[in-house]
Amino acid sequence: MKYVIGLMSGTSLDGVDAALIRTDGERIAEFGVGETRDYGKAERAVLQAAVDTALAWNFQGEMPDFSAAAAVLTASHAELVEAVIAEAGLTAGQISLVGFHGQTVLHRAPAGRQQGRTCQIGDGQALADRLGVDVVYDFRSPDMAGGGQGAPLAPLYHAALVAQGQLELPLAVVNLGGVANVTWLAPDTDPIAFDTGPANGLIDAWCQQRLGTSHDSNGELAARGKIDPAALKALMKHPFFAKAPPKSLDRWDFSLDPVQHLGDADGAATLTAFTARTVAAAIDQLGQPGRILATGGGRHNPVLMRMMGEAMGVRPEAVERVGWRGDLLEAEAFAWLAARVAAGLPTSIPSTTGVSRPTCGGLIAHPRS
Ligand SMILES: Nc1ncnc2c1ncn2[C@@H]1O[C@H](COP(=O)(O)OP(=O)(O)OP(=O)(O)O)[C@@H](O)[C@H]1O
Ligand SMILES: CC(=O)N[C@H]1[C@@H]2OC[C@@H](O2)[C@@H](O)[C@@H]1O[C@H](C)C(=O)O
Repeated sequence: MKYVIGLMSGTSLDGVDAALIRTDGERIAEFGVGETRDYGKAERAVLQAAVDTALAWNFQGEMPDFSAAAAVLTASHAELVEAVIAEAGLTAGQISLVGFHGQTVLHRAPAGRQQGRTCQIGDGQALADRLGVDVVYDFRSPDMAGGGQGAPLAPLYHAALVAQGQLELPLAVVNLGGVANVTWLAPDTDPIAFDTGPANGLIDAWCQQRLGTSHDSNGELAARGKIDPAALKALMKHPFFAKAPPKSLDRWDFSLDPVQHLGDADGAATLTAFTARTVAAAIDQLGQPGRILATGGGRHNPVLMRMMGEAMGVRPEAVERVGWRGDLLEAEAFAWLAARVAAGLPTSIPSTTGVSRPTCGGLIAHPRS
Protein backbone atom coordinates (compact mmCIF):
# COMPACT_ATOMS: atom_id res chain seq x y z
CA MET A 1 0.00 0.00 0.00
CA LYS A 2 1.41 3.36 -1.06
CA TYR A 3 0.81 6.93 -0.03
CA VAL A 4 -0.84 8.72 -2.96
CA ILE A 5 -2.11 12.30 -3.15
CA GLY A 6 -4.98 13.12 -5.52
CA LEU A 7 -5.77 16.59 -6.83
CA MET A 8 -8.99 17.88 -8.34
CA SER A 9 -9.80 21.31 -9.67
CA GLY A 10 -13.42 21.04 -10.75
CA THR A 11 -15.50 22.81 -13.35
CA SER A 12 -16.81 25.35 -10.79
CA LEU A 13 -13.34 26.99 -10.70
CA ASP A 14 -13.80 27.53 -6.97
CA GLY A 15 -10.57 25.92 -5.84
CA VAL A 16 -8.45 22.82 -5.75
CA ASP A 17 -8.96 19.85 -3.44
CA ALA A 18 -6.20 17.48 -2.36
CA ALA A 19 -6.52 14.19 -0.51
CA LEU A 20 -3.96 11.72 0.74
CA ILE A 21 -4.88 8.04 0.76
CA ARG A 22 -2.99 4.78 1.16
CA THR A 23 -3.91 2.42 -1.61
CA ASP A 24 -2.72 -0.16 -4.12
CA GLY A 25 -5.31 1.00 -6.67
CA GLU A 26 -7.77 -1.59 -5.42
CA ARG A 27 -8.38 -1.30 -1.69
CA ILE A 28 -8.10 1.92 0.27
CA ALA A 29 -6.16 1.18 3.45
CA GLU A 30 -6.27 4.69 4.89
CA PHE A 31 -8.04 8.00 4.27
CA GLY A 32 -5.45 10.60 5.19
CA VAL A 33 -5.17 14.36 5.27
CA GLY A 34 -7.41 16.38 2.96
CA GLU A 35 -7.22 20.07 2.15
CA THR A 36 -8.96 22.58 -0.06
CA ARG A 37 -7.33 25.71 -1.37
CA ASP A 38 -9.76 28.27 -2.75
CA TYR A 39 -8.59 30.20 -5.77
CA GLY A 40 -7.98 33.89 -5.20
CA LYS A 41 -9.68 36.43 -7.43
CA ALA A 42 -6.64 36.76 -9.70
CA GLU A 43 -6.20 32.98 -10.11
CA ARG A 44 -9.87 32.50 -10.85
CA ALA A 45 -9.71 35.26 -13.47
CA VAL A 46 -6.73 33.56 -15.15
CA LEU A 47 -8.57 30.20 -15.22
CA GLN A 48 -11.81 31.77 -16.46
CA ALA A 49 -9.85 33.52 -19.23
CA ALA A 50 -8.35 30.13 -20.20
CA VAL A 51 -11.85 28.63 -20.34
CA ASP A 52 -13.07 31.54 -22.49
CA THR A 53 -10.09 31.11 -24.83
CA ALA A 54 -10.77 27.37 -25.04
CA LEU A 55 -14.46 27.90 -25.82
CA ALA A 56 -13.53 30.31 -28.63
CA TRP A 57 -10.99 27.77 -29.96
CA ASN A 58 -13.44 24.85 -29.81
CA PHE A 59 -10.71 22.47 -31.06
CA GLN A 60 -10.72 24.31 -34.42
CA GLY A 61 -7.30 25.21 -35.78
CA GLU A 62 -4.15 25.78 -33.78
CA MET A 63 -4.24 25.13 -30.05
CA PRO A 64 -4.04 28.37 -28.06
CA ASP A 65 -1.11 28.86 -25.71
CA PHE A 66 -2.37 27.89 -22.26
CA SER A 67 1.09 27.83 -20.71
CA ALA A 68 0.64 30.93 -18.51
CA ALA A 69 -2.64 29.64 -17.03
CA ALA A 70 -1.15 26.14 -16.70
CA ALA A 71 1.78 27.57 -14.74
CA VAL A 72 -0.56 29.38 -12.31
CA LEU A 73 -2.64 26.23 -11.90
CA THR A 74 0.38 23.97 -11.43
CA ALA A 75 1.92 26.29 -8.83
CA SER A 76 -1.30 26.41 -6.79
CA HIS A 77 -1.53 22.60 -6.89
CA ALA A 78 2.13 22.24 -5.87
CA GLU A 79 1.65 24.52 -2.84
CA LEU A 80 -1.34 22.47 -1.74
CA VAL A 81 0.52 19.15 -2.10
CA GLU A 82 3.39 20.55 -0.04
CA ALA A 83 0.91 21.64 2.66
CA VAL A 84 -0.73 18.19 2.70
CA ILE A 85 2.62 16.41 2.99
CA ALA A 86 3.65 18.68 5.88
CA GLU A 87 0.29 18.28 7.64
CA ALA A 88 0.53 14.50 7.34
CA GLY A 89 3.98 14.60 8.94
CA LEU A 90 5.51 12.92 5.89
CA THR A 91 8.26 13.83 3.47
CA ALA A 92 7.94 13.98 -0.32
CA GLY A 93 10.10 10.85 -0.47
CA GLN A 94 7.34 8.89 1.27
CA ILE A 95 4.74 9.82 -1.36
CA SER A 96 4.70 7.32 -4.21
CA LEU A 97 2.48 9.20 -6.60
CA VAL A 98 0.44 12.32 -7.18
CA GLY A 99 -2.73 12.13 -9.31
CA PHE A 100 -3.06 15.48 -11.07
CA HIS A 101 -6.36 15.95 -12.91
CA GLY A 102 -5.64 19.49 -14.08
CA GLN A 103 -8.35 21.96 -15.07
CA THR A 104 -10.84 21.05 -17.75
CA VAL A 105 -11.11 24.06 -20.05
CA LEU A 106 -12.96 22.34 -22.89
CA HIS A 107 -14.72 19.02 -23.38
CA ARG A 108 -16.40 17.81 -26.54
CA ALA A 109 -18.07 14.42 -26.30
CA PRO A 110 -17.81 11.95 -29.19
CA ALA A 111 -20.47 12.53 -31.84
CA GLY A 112 -21.43 9.62 -34.07
CA ARG A 113 -18.20 8.16 -35.41
CA GLN A 114 -16.25 11.26 -34.50
CA GLN A 115 -13.96 10.79 -31.52
CA GLY A 116 -14.37 13.16 -28.60
CA ARG A 117 -11.75 15.65 -27.47
CA THR A 118 -11.01 17.00 -24.05
CA CYS A 119 -8.49 19.48 -22.72
CA GLN A 120 -7.18 19.61 -19.16
CA ILE A 121 -4.55 22.24 -18.58
CA GLY A 122 -1.73 21.76 -16.06
CA ASP A 123 1.92 20.78 -16.41
CA GLY A 124 2.42 17.25 -15.04
CA GLN A 125 6.18 17.29 -15.70
CA ALA A 126 6.66 20.64 -13.94
CA LEU A 127 4.70 19.35 -10.94
CA ALA A 128 6.82 16.18 -10.80
CA ASP A 129 10.02 18.26 -11.02
CA ARG A 130 8.95 20.66 -8.28
CA LEU A 131 7.72 17.95 -5.89
CA GLY A 132 10.29 15.28 -6.69
CA VAL A 133 7.42 12.77 -6.93
CA ASP A 134 5.98 10.79 -9.88
CA VAL A 135 2.88 12.52 -11.21
CA VAL A 136 0.06 10.86 -13.15
CA TYR A 137 -1.86 13.27 -15.41
CA ASP A 138 -3.95 13.42 -18.60
CA PHE A 139 -6.38 10.79 -17.31
CA ARG A 140 -9.13 11.38 -19.86
CA SER A 141 -7.41 11.25 -23.26
CA PRO A 142 -6.79 7.47 -23.43
CA ASP A 143 -10.46 6.79 -22.74
CA MET A 144 -11.46 9.14 -25.54
CA ALA A 145 -8.91 7.56 -27.87
CA GLY A 146 -10.75 4.30 -27.19
CA GLY A 147 -14.06 5.80 -28.24
CA GLY A 148 -15.14 6.76 -24.71
CA GLN A 149 -16.63 9.95 -23.34
CA GLY A 150 -13.50 10.65 -21.29
CA ALA A 151 -15.84 11.20 -18.32
CA PRO A 152 -16.98 10.51 -15.72
CA LEU A 153 -13.94 8.77 -14.22
CA ALA A 154 -14.83 8.75 -10.51
CA PRO A 155 -17.41 5.93 -10.87
CA LEU A 156 -14.97 3.03 -10.47
CA TYR A 157 -13.79 4.70 -7.26
CA HIS A 158 -17.41 4.97 -6.09
CA ALA A 159 -17.79 1.26 -6.85
CA ALA A 160 -14.62 0.44 -4.89
CA LEU A 161 -15.86 2.41 -1.86
CA VAL A 162 -19.27 0.75 -2.00
CA ALA A 163 -17.68 -2.71 -2.25
CA GLN A 164 -15.25 -1.99 0.56
CA GLY A 165 -18.09 -0.67 2.77
CA GLN A 166 -20.30 -3.63 1.80
CA LEU A 167 -23.18 -1.23 1.18
CA GLU A 168 -26.49 -2.65 0.10
CA LEU A 169 -27.35 -2.47 -3.62
CA PRO A 170 -28.91 -1.05 -5.76
CA LEU A 171 -27.47 2.29 -4.91
CA ALA A 172 -26.85 5.51 -6.83
CA VAL A 173 -24.05 8.02 -6.19
CA VAL A 174 -24.77 11.49 -7.52
CA ASN A 175 -21.97 14.02 -7.82
CA LEU A 176 -23.27 17.60 -7.67
CA GLY A 177 -20.38 19.75 -8.90
CA GLY A 178 -20.57 22.24 -11.76
CA VAL A 179 -21.96 19.35 -13.81
CA ALA A 180 -23.89 16.42 -12.29
CA ASN A 181 -23.04 12.79 -12.87
CA VAL A 182 -24.47 9.54 -11.59
CA THR A 183 -22.94 6.17 -10.78
CA TRP A 184 -25.45 3.32 -10.64
CA LEU A 185 -24.44 0.19 -8.74
CA ALA A 186 -26.60 -2.94 -8.79
CA PRO A 187 -25.88 -6.59 -7.97
CA ASP A 188 -24.16 -8.71 -10.62
CA THR A 189 -23.73 -5.89 -13.17
CA ASP A 190 -20.94 -3.50 -14.03
CA PRO A 191 -21.32 0.06 -12.69
CA ILE A 192 -23.20 2.36 -15.08
CA ALA A 193 -22.25 6.04 -15.17
CA PHE A 194 -22.86 9.22 -17.13
CA ASP A 195 -23.28 12.97 -16.76
CA THR A 196 -26.92 13.88 -16.14
CA GLY A 197 -26.93 17.66 -16.82
CA PRO A 198 -25.89 20.75 -14.92
CA ALA A 199 -25.58 20.59 -11.12
CA ASN A 200 -24.50 24.00 -9.78
CA GLY A 201 -22.96 25.43 -12.95
CA LEU A 202 -26.02 27.34 -14.16
CA ILE A 203 -27.07 28.37 -10.64
CA ASP A 204 -23.56 29.76 -10.05
CA ALA A 205 -23.64 31.63 -13.39
CA TRP A 206 -27.06 33.05 -12.51
CA CYS A 207 -25.90 34.29 -9.10
CA GLN A 208 -22.78 35.80 -10.64
CA GLN A 209 -24.80 37.58 -13.30
CA ARG A 210 -27.65 38.81 -11.10
CA LEU A 211 -26.08 39.34 -7.69
CA GLY A 212 -22.34 39.24 -8.24
CA THR A 213 -22.05 36.31 -5.82
CA SER A 214 -20.26 33.05 -6.56
CA HIS A 215 -23.19 30.73 -5.71
CA ASP A 216 -26.62 30.52 -4.09
CA SER A 217 -25.44 29.94 -0.55
CA ASN A 218 -27.62 27.27 1.11
CA GLY A 219 -30.19 27.77 -1.66
CA GLU A 220 -31.44 30.94 0.06
CA LEU A 221 -32.27 32.72 -3.19
CA ALA A 222 -34.03 29.69 -4.71
CA ALA A 223 -36.01 29.20 -1.48
CA ARG A 224 -37.61 32.63 -2.00
CA GLY A 225 -38.57 31.97 -5.62
CA LYS A 226 -41.19 30.07 -7.57
CA ILE A 227 -40.43 27.49 -10.24
CA ASP A 228 -41.50 28.75 -13.67
CA PRO A 229 -42.97 25.72 -15.48
CA ALA A 230 -42.57 27.15 -19.01
CA ALA A 231 -38.92 28.07 -18.47
CA LEU A 232 -38.25 24.67 -16.90
CA LYS A 233 -39.82 22.98 -19.91
CA ALA A 234 -37.64 25.05 -22.24
CA LEU A 235 -34.51 24.06 -20.29
CA MET A 236 -35.48 20.37 -20.47
CA LYS A 237 -35.76 20.59 -24.29
CA HIS A 238 -31.97 20.53 -24.61
CA PRO A 239 -31.05 17.62 -26.94
CA PHE A 240 -28.64 16.19 -24.32
CA PHE A 241 -31.57 14.75 -22.37
CA ALA A 242 -32.91 12.75 -25.33
CA LYS A 243 -29.53 11.01 -25.78
CA ALA A 244 -29.00 7.56 -24.33
CA PRO A 245 -25.96 7.03 -22.07
CA PRO A 246 -22.98 6.93 -22.15
CA LYS A 247 -22.83 10.71 -22.38
CA SER A 248 -20.83 13.61 -20.98
CA LEU A 249 -20.95 17.37 -20.86
CA ASP A 250 -18.87 20.47 -21.01
CA ARG A 251 -19.59 22.85 -18.11
CA TRP A 252 -20.71 25.49 -20.64
CA ASP A 253 -23.05 23.33 -22.77
CA PHE A 254 -26.15 24.99 -21.29
CA SER A 255 -27.29 28.59 -21.41
CA LEU A 256 -29.30 30.82 -19.11
CA ASP A 257 -31.45 32.08 -22.02
CA PRO A 258 -34.63 30.19 -21.01
CA VAL A 259 -34.68 31.95 -17.60
CA GLN A 260 -33.39 35.39 -18.56
CA HIS A 261 -36.87 36.96 -18.38
CA LEU A 262 -37.38 35.80 -14.77
CA GLY A 263 -36.65 37.63 -11.53
CA ASP A 264 -33.62 36.69 -9.47
CA ALA A 265 -35.35 34.34 -7.03
CA ASP A 266 -37.66 32.67 -9.58
CA GLY A 267 -34.71 32.09 -11.90
CA ALA A 268 -32.73 30.46 -9.09
CA ALA A 269 -35.70 28.28 -8.09
CA THR A 270 -36.23 27.21 -11.72
CA LEU A 271 -32.55 26.38 -12.28
CA THR A 272 -32.40 24.43 -9.02
CA ALA A 273 -35.50 22.47 -10.07
CA PHE A 274 -33.84 21.86 -13.45
CA THR A 275 -30.88 20.16 -11.79
CA ALA A 276 -33.15 18.16 -9.47
CA ARG A 277 -35.44 16.95 -12.27
CA THR A 278 -32.67 16.01 -14.67
CA VAL A 279 -30.85 14.01 -11.98
CA ALA A 280 -34.17 12.32 -11.11
CA ALA A 281 -34.90 11.54 -14.78
CA ALA A 282 -31.46 9.95 -15.18
CA ILE A 283 -31.89 7.73 -12.12
CA ASP A 284 -35.41 6.83 -13.16
CA GLN A 285 -34.01 5.35 -16.41
CA LEU A 286 -31.76 3.07 -14.38
CA GLY A 287 -34.18 1.61 -11.85
CA GLN A 288 -35.28 2.14 -8.28
CA PRO A 289 -32.29 2.58 -5.99
CA GLY A 290 -32.63 1.74 -2.31
CA ARG A 291 -30.38 4.63 -1.54
CA ILE A 292 -29.11 7.78 -3.26
CA LEU A 293 -25.84 9.21 -1.95
CA ALA A 294 -25.01 12.82 -2.85
CA THR A 295 -21.47 14.12 -3.09
CA GLY A 296 -19.93 17.39 -4.35
CA GLY A 297 -20.78 20.95 -3.33
CA GLY A 298 -24.47 20.72 -4.25
CA ARG A 299 -25.15 18.49 -1.27
CA HIS A 300 -24.67 21.60 0.88
CA ASN A 301 -27.72 23.19 -0.83
CA PRO A 302 -30.82 22.13 1.14
CA VAL A 303 -33.23 23.42 -1.51
CA LEU A 304 -31.56 21.32 -4.20
CA MET A 305 -31.54 18.27 -1.91
CA ARG A 306 -35.24 18.77 -1.08
CA MET A 307 -36.23 19.18 -4.74
CA MET A 308 -34.22 16.06 -5.66
CA GLY A 309 -36.06 14.09 -2.97
CA GLU A 310 -39.41 15.30 -4.28
CA ALA A 311 -38.51 14.46 -7.87
CA MET A 312 -37.05 11.03 -7.08
CA GLY A 313 -39.31 9.79 -4.32
CA VAL A 314 -36.16 8.83 -2.35
CA ARG A 315 -34.44 11.44 -0.20
CA PRO A 316 -30.79 11.81 -1.19
CA GLU A 317 -28.35 11.46 1.69
CA ALA A 318 -25.03 13.26 1.89
CA VAL A 319 -22.19 10.75 1.50
CA GLU A 320 -21.02 11.59 5.03
CA ARG A 321 -23.88 9.32 6.15
CA VAL A 322 -21.77 6.37 5.01
CA GLY A 323 -18.51 7.87 6.25
CA TRP A 324 -17.23 9.28 2.96
CA ARG A 325 -15.83 12.79 2.57
CA GLY A 326 -18.02 14.69 0.09
CA ASP A 327 -15.70 17.63 -0.37
CA LEU A 328 -12.69 15.38 -1.00
CA LEU A 329 -14.17 12.42 -2.83
CA GLU A 330 -13.02 13.48 -6.31
CA ALA A 331 -9.51 14.25 -5.07
CA GLU A 332 -9.41 10.81 -3.42
CA ALA A 333 -10.69 9.34 -6.70
CA PHE A 334 -7.78 10.81 -8.65
CA ALA A 335 -5.32 9.47 -6.07
CA TRP A 336 -6.85 5.99 -6.43
CA LEU A 337 -6.95 6.31 -10.24
CA ALA A 338 -3.27 7.34 -10.25
CA ALA A 339 -2.41 4.20 -8.30
CA ARG A 340 -4.38 2.19 -10.87
CA VAL A 341 -2.45 3.79 -13.73
CA ALA A 342 0.83 2.89 -12.02
CA ALA A 343 -0.44 -0.68 -11.56
CA GLY A 344 -1.78 -0.93 -15.14
CA LEU A 345 -5.37 -1.44 -13.94
CA PRO A 346 -8.43 -0.06 -15.80
CA THR A 347 -9.64 3.44 -14.93
CA SER A 348 -12.74 3.24 -17.11
CA ILE A 349 -14.88 0.46 -18.60
CA PRO A 350 -17.50 0.37 -21.37
CA SER A 351 -20.41 0.89 -18.97
CA THR A 352 -18.90 3.97 -17.29
CA THR A 353 -17.70 5.95 -20.31
CA GLY A 354 -18.62 3.97 -23.42
CA VAL A 355 -14.95 3.15 -24.07
CA SER A 356 -14.61 0.12 -26.34
CA ARG A 357 -12.73 -1.97 -23.73
CA PRO A 358 -11.49 -1.54 -20.15
CA THR A 359 -8.85 1.16 -20.40
CA CYS A 360 -5.99 2.28 -18.20
CA GLY A 361 -5.73 6.05 -18.69
CA GLY A 362 -3.01 8.51 -17.77
CA LEU A 363 0.57 9.52 -18.40
CA ILE A 364 3.30 9.30 -15.77
CA ALA A 365 5.86 12.11 -15.39
CA HIS A 366 9.02 11.20 -13.46
CA PRO A 367 10.96 14.00 -11.77
CA ARG A 368 14.01 15.15 -13.76
CA SER A 369 16.99 15.61 -11.50
N1 LIG B 1 -23.41 25.95 1.12
C1 LIG B 1 -23.67 25.84 -0.19
N2 LIG B 1 -24.87 26.19 -0.68
C2 LIG B 1 -25.15 26.10 -1.99
N3 LIG B 1 -24.28 25.65 -2.90
C3 LIG B 1 -23.07 25.28 -2.47
C4 LIG B 1 -22.69 25.34 -1.10
N4 LIG B 1 -21.41 24.90 -0.99
C5 LIG B 1 -21.02 24.57 -2.25
N5 LIG B 1 -22.00 24.81 -3.13
C6 LIG B 1 -21.97 24.62 -4.60
O1 LIG B 1 -21.02 23.65 -4.92
C7 LIG B 1 -20.15 24.12 -5.97
C8 LIG B 1 -18.81 23.47 -5.86
O2 LIG B 1 -18.98 22.09 -5.90
P1 LIG B 1 -17.76 21.13 -6.25
O3 LIG B 1 -16.55 21.63 -5.56
O4 LIG B 1 -18.25 19.76 -6.00
O5 LIG B 1 -17.65 21.39 -7.80
P2 LIG B 1 -16.49 21.02 -8.80
O6 LIG B 1 -15.65 19.96 -8.21
O7 LIG B 1 -15.86 22.30 -9.19
O8 LIG B 1 -17.33 20.51 -10.04
P3 LIG B 1 -17.24 19.21 -11.00
O9 LIG B 1 -17.56 18.00 -10.14
O10 LIG B 1 -18.29 19.52 -11.99
O11 LIG B 1 -15.87 19.19 -11.57
C9 LIG B 1 -20.12 25.63 -5.78
O12 LIG B 1 -19.79 26.25 -6.99
C10 LIG B 1 -21.54 25.91 -5.31
O13 LIG B 1 -22.39 26.08 -6.40
C1 LIG C 1 -14.58 16.72 -18.60
C2 LIG C 1 -14.69 16.89 -17.14
O1 LIG C 1 -13.82 17.45 -16.50
N1 LIG C 1 -15.80 16.39 -16.58
C3 LIG C 1 -16.04 16.46 -15.14
C4 LIG C 1 -17.22 17.40 -14.88
O2 LIG C 1 -17.47 17.50 -13.48
C5 LIG C 1 -18.46 16.52 -13.12
C6 LIG C 1 -18.70 15.80 -14.41
O3 LIG C 1 -18.40 16.81 -15.37
C7 LIG C 1 -17.72 14.63 -14.62
O4 LIG C 1 -17.97 14.07 -15.89
C8 LIG C 1 -16.25 15.06 -14.62
O5 LIG C 1 -15.62 15.02 -13.36
C9 LIG C 1 -15.66 13.96 -12.46
C10 LIG C 1 -14.63 14.19 -11.40
C11 LIG C 1 -15.40 12.58 -13.06
O6 LIG C 1 -14.69 12.44 -14.05
O7 LIG C 1 -15.90 11.62 -12.47
